[in-house]
Amino acid sequence: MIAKASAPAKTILFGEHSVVYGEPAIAGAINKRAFITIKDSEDDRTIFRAPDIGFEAELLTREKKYILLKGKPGIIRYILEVLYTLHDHTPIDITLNSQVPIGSGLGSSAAVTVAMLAALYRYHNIRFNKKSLAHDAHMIEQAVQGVASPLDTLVSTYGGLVYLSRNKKVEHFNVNFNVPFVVGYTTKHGNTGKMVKDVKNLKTRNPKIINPVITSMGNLTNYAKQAILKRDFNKIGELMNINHGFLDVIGVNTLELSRMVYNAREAGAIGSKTTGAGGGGSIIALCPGKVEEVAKAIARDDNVLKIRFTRKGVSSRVYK
Ligand SMILES: Nc1ncnc2c1ncn2[C@@H]1O[C@H](COP(=O)(O)OP(=O)(O)O)[C@@H](O)[C@H]1O
Ligand SMILES: C[C@@](O)(CCOP(=O)(O)O)CC(=O)O
Ligand SMILES: [Mg+2]
Repeated sequence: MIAKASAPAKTILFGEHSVVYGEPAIAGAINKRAFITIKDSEDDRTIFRAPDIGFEAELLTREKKYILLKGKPGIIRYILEVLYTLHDHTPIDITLNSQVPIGSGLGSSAAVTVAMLAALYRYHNIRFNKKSLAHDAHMIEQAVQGVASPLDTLVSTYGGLVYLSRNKKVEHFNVNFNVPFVVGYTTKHGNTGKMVKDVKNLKTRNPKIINPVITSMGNLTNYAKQAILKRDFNKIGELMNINHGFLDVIGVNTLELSRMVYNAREAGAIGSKTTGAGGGGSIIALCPGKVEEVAKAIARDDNVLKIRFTRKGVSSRVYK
């Protein structure tokens, strides 16, 4: 039997990090996906392969351990956690193919987790729906990262543009968001678990300064929601720039992220900000009428990813 699933990556427009403290956030699924294939094993071993990142490991699912055969570890922890939680330990072959730059703030961890869960549910013929899948995927991210908001796994599951409110209500924007965005990314990676921990420590050391910043990030997100509904691009851009400033305040900005953010603005972007956990990774720039100019300016020093928002969330199939 072969079970296959795929899930989209995402970009956070507003509210990364503050969302971890219950503030609202807005994120959209993008047309870059992670694909998982699960097959019956041909020998007695469970093997995980990710050819795009040159990774291969034998998994000892009972012990939640692995024997590294190729590449550097990291993403494997999400796969192992899913198997440890759900799998009956029969030997299987797992392949990850991904269009998503890994560890770059575009939610590869959530896309991989959601696709892995969906494929495994299919493999075991377990019924699931998007609500239960998003919940389970969030639990996996939380177990691996220590702290995680439900945002990335929600977007990877449902697709589309999502607003997550202060009381964790999910709203799906019903607007045409075919808007000219450019994503820039560096080859220097952050690690979400570490970045979230660093922000928490900064907040604990300086509560009177950082707590109001986190609240302001939430307030800004609520203004952004209104601006998106009105398709007021200038306002969206202005709020993105403010959001970037707040991300700098909480310590997740880097030289490379700043370089991309300001290169984009100089080339005509009306808003640009770090997206995702920071510490390396990606920026997103809103640039109506200036896509080529902005892409060229970012590409001078860093990498450009052309993205579109997509309504397509998780998808899965089984072949007998
Ligand atoms: N080359 C790589 N091979 C395997 N795992 C990697 C590699 N680069 C990064 N990772 C891991 O992938 C995961 C990426 O998740 P995360 O830090 O949440 O970033 P994102 O979700 O934005 O891609 C981390 O666990 C990181 O250790
Ligand atoms: C920093 C955070 O808000 C987003 C992290 O996104 P990513 O893993 O960097 O793609 C953490 C979270 O929401 O769990
Ligand atoms: Mg992640």
